[in-house]
Amino acid sequence: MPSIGELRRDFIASSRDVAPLVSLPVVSGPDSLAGAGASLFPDEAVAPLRALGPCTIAIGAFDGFHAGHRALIDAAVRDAHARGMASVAFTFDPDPDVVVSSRPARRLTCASDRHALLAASGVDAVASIPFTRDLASLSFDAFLSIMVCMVCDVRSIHVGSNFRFGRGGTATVADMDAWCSRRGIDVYGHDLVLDDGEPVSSTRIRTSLRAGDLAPVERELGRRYLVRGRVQSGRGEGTGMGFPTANIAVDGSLQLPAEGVYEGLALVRGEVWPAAINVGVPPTFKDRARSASLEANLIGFSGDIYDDEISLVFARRLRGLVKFSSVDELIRTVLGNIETVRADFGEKGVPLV
Ligand SMILES: Cc1cc2nc3c(=O)[nH]c(=O)nc-3n(C[C@H](O)[C@H](O)[C@H](O)COP(=O)(O)O)c2cc1C
Ligand SMILES: Nc1ncnc2c1ncn2[C@@H]1O[C@H](COP(=O)(O)OP(=O)(O)OP(=O)(O)O)[C@@H](O)[C@H]1O
Repeated sequence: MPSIGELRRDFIASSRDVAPLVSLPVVSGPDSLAGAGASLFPDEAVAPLRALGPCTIAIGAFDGFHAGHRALIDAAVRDAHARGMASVAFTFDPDPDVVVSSRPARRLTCASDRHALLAASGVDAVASIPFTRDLASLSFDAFLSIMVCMVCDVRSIHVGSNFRFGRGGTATVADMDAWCSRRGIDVYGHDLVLDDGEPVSSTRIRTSLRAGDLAPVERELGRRYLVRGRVQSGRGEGTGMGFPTANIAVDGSLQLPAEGVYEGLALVRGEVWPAAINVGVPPTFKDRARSASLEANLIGFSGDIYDDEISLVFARRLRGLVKFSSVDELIRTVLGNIETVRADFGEKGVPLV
């Protein structure tokens, strides 16, 4: 098991020393989207991107910013350097899946983490394109003309070979290439990065998380999985049992790992603490409605953190959730789990940086 010092690198931190995020405003109405020409977005909104001059772009939802996404961005940055141009990551907000799907998947990263990861990836700017039903309903050529003509001066485009776009998600990289080559824009549809013989994808990482299988998640993300939330009050019984827990409310759109008990770290108030984490409503207690479905015992920590923001990094799954036949048995088992975490990570907090 790596040390607490090594693991703290897995907390995604925003830094000032990275590429700027340029969020474009929503433009509604398919007609105005399809027909507005180069003036679709107000000048002041696109000015920071236009100021970059000719550029190379990579396009995607980038949920999780996994190894495939990273390889794609690296290729775009290398291409930009070779051309003496700037590179820009084009991403969408909200994630297109949230707009087009009747049952959107849970997200691996909140928007601000996704932006922070892209901004630190080596590109010169991150463009956030508002994704609406109107944008989704555009023909592929109308969609492409927005991407390449109305945001910045695009000279080459990098996507994965599986990239689909335009109304119904039916246009392919070959369609993109045909449209772009007539305009002197190069298109690169990259082979997908594989793990264990299968393409790395946000969908696959979600499936591993739901199975509590952290090893492929860590390999495919290139970091350990992180969830952010806010500390809220619970039933207040943990303290009496010898292990106070921070009950954590998370945005319902985020993917949690499978129910179970995990070893990990918690970041709160700028310090990183060893943590024994429980995912799932405790089956031992009847008043489940009042129980949190995510809670963590921060080892060595004391203090009031109600309402504070907290982030958890998941390092290892220790066991599944158990419906204990006695509270004593529950206490013995949970204290044993806490001891395991203490043995691996100690009982002291360390500053994040
Ligand atoms: C590391 C850890 C493991 C846990 N494992 C279980 C478990 O297997 N079964 C269960 O019913 N509750 C489990 N719990 C939840 C406890 O029952 C819960 O923390 C306690 O009831 C206090 O809840 P409260 O914070 O809502 O007062 C676990 C909690 C922690 C911190
Ligand atoms: N394994 C991969 N290797 C290289 N590029 C990839 C890989 N997976 C996705 N891409 C590309 O990265 C960009 C962003 O991908 P996107 O987030 O849309 O899809 P994804 O990771 O496959 O997620 P999902 O599973 O939700 O489809 C797209 O251009 C996509 O084709």
